[in-house]
Amino acid sequence: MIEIRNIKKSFGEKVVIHDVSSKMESGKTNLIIGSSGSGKTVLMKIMIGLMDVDSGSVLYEGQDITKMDEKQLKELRMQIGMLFQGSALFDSKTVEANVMFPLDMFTKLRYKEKLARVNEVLERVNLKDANKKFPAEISGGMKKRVALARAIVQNPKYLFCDEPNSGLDPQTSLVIDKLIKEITTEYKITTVINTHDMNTVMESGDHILYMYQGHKQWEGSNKDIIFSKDEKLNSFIFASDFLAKAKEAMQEAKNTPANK
Ligand SMILES: Nc1ncnc2c1ncn2[C@@H]1O[C@H](COP(=O)(O)OP(=O)(O)OP(=O)(O)O)[C@@H](O)[C@H]1O
Repeated sequence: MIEIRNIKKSFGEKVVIHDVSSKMESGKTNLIIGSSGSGKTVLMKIMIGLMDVDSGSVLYEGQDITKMDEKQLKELRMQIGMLFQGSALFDSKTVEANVMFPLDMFTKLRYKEKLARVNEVLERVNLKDANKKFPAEISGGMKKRVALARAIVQNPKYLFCDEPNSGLDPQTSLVIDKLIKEITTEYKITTVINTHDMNTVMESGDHILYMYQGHKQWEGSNKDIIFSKDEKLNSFIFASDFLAKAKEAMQEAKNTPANK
């Protein structure tokens, strides 16, 4: 579990995170949502230890990352997988070499052991026959799956995903969402996803933290969203008239005597 407690962060005079606290449990997909500039990326960078806080703490199983020295941070980072926007694969390396990269960098495993682990994770993301392909030869959805395989190749306890669906069509996005959710449950990973994607919110939001202008505005699950009365959340999620009406219809259906 990762717990953030009373996080505050400013840039100069501007406060961008106001006293935010939350708990992100293992085996759950924890989403950070909010409009552009609401503080999602800053919060995620603080959680990974890439940005300092002004005050507050970030506890990984009770251990405060804001108080860790370089050695402790390095050890913790070995347990963190990251999936970046745009996949961030090395164009000059094959799929296999991309996925093996963290093992080359951070372990002393023999080549045979590394290859076995690479094949295991490639199979897990349904990419069995892509080892020798280069990123330019595969689709955007496949690149995301390679990046996901690379993010989990070291068996991380924590997985951070920054806009995992950016640039993907809705159907491919759902495949990626489903895969991340399955892997999270299967390996009991604490997964934190920064997203704008409403499909992800509805499909994968075990726990959702909605940020509004640097404040924690709302917190709950995807199921709670349908019945939330928070106006800011509603106008963010159900931004179009169509979705707002769909929400009203769902609430009415729930309230009819037959469904109560
Ligand atoms: N290094 C920085 N220096 C100064 N201001 C910053 C810095 N990084 C972020 N900010 C400010 O902090 C606020 C929150 O930014 P953040 O990037 O967290 O937003 P976001 O919710 O991730 O937005 P988006 O969805 O567009 O990525 C913004 O007002 C941004 O301008």
